[in-house]
Amino acid sequence: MTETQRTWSEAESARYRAAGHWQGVTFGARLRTWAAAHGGRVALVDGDRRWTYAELDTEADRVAAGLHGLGIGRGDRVVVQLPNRAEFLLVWFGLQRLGAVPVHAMPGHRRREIGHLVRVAGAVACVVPDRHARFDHRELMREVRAEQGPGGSLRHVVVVGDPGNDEGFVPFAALRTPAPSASGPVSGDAGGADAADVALLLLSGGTTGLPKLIPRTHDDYAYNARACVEVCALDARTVYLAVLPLGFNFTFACPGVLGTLMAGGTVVVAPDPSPQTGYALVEREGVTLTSLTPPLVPHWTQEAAAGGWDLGSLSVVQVGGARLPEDHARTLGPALGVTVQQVFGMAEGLINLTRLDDPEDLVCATQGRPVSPDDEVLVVDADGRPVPDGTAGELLTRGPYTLRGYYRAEEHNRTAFTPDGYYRSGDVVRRLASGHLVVVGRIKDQINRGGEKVAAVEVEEQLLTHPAITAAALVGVPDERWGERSVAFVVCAGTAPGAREVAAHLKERGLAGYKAPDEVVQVPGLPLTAVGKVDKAALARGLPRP
Ligand SMILES: O=C(O)c1cccc(O)c1O
Repeated sequence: MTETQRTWSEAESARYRAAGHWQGVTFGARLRTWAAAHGGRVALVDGDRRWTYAELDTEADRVAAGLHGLGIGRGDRVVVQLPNRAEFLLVWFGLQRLGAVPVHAMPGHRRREIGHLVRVAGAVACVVPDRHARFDHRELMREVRAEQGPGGSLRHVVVVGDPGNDEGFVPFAALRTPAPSASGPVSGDAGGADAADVALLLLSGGTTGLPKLIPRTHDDYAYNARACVEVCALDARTVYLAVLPLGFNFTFACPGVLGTLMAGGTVVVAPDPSPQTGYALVEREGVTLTSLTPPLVPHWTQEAAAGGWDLGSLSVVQVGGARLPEDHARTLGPALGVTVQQVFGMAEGLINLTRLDDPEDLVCATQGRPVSPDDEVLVVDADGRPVPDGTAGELLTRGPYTLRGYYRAEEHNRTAFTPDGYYRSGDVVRRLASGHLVVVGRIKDQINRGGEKVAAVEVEEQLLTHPAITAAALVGVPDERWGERSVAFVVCAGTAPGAREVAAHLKERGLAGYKAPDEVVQVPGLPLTAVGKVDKAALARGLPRP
């Protein structure tokens, strides 16, 4: 199969270099520079284990030497499915040192997703934990390996922890050769990779089907992180707590892990997303910044309000991944004594942040504005024509860190981009005169009820104003009469209100009658996807079939 990766034109590349956005430095070389600049500072904390920048650099060399011994080198794709432990970063930088390309799988992915990633990426190896969250990843890898067969690309499975008695699995501990020679087998700091090469493959957060692979170059991804570092004013005093999965772009580079390391700060990994675990780490490590998804916000707010924690070091909490209800935004800051920052981004590129000095109304009611002056944003109607500010339309974007084509997806690429290179995000937004965006919904997260379009988020926000409802998700399900009917899945402390009562409540709130859910189903909790978004597909699947 010969296929060329769609990318930026020569002229655009020259422009982004001239602007200083693209600096021509690989991640392997960056780690070397960081170690030289602040070698003795703590880069990474996982439980009782800590690595200085110098130690992280040495560790990357060791892991690289071990991976090189397996035959892994420049350009090879390696699926990394690791939980929030230091090994994620040791493996990541080991791969960067070889010019190899990590594929960011999520801890919750199973046979269907991992098999798909290995096939599409043509991955030569997978790196997995032994067990995580009561699941045996070695078992998963046996299934994936069997399914790929001898003709597949997969040659190695590296297991962090106990590889079990499968002779084919390589224990991570054995990869770490004790003392790689300085002149080692690996050429340069990045295995000969160029900064314009693909450095990693992220996954699309698409709401349907299997994830697409998003190629991110060293140049563009470093700029993604650096632009966020500037907006968030990170420096060497920054202590970032990684609560959400490390493989998630938000956690990794917005500014997250990479931004913190660029600034000379410290990354602390949280083994689980509970506020108890998080607050204990805030106290112990003096965490200054963290990021959450909206479903975590009420828990973190309640736990802080309950008192007993010293959160004095914490200064900014970012919330992104899905739309944050406005009243949750308003209560979070005071409860924790922090500045709230809304984050609306995409693994495909464009990142929007509210600014730390934005007035409260912008912070609470918008999802921020682009981080780069060279991010180009269009808001268009169904015919692709720009709409005036304040009017909802689809967000199209291109710029110095937004992809021009998914990896090995030529068919999809023909429709996912405009002829002049804008990525069609599928997100429906309103842009304010200030440039801030308000997310109204997803084109696909719309329920088309007999021609009347219902934006799920809009109804969900209103459902939350009902005193009995603490969480809600509106899902479209196939219906003979309407094409689609809407089902509200609600979480309530007591008994859920019926559909009639909900309709009356929404009417009272001023919503059009057709937006009232056709059905209300009480659930104990909303299921989440690997990155912490409400899993609407799972909810819809859970309904009894007609
Ligand atoms: O979904 C998001 O809002 C988001 C935010 C930051 C980074 C991402 O990749 C995202 O998908």
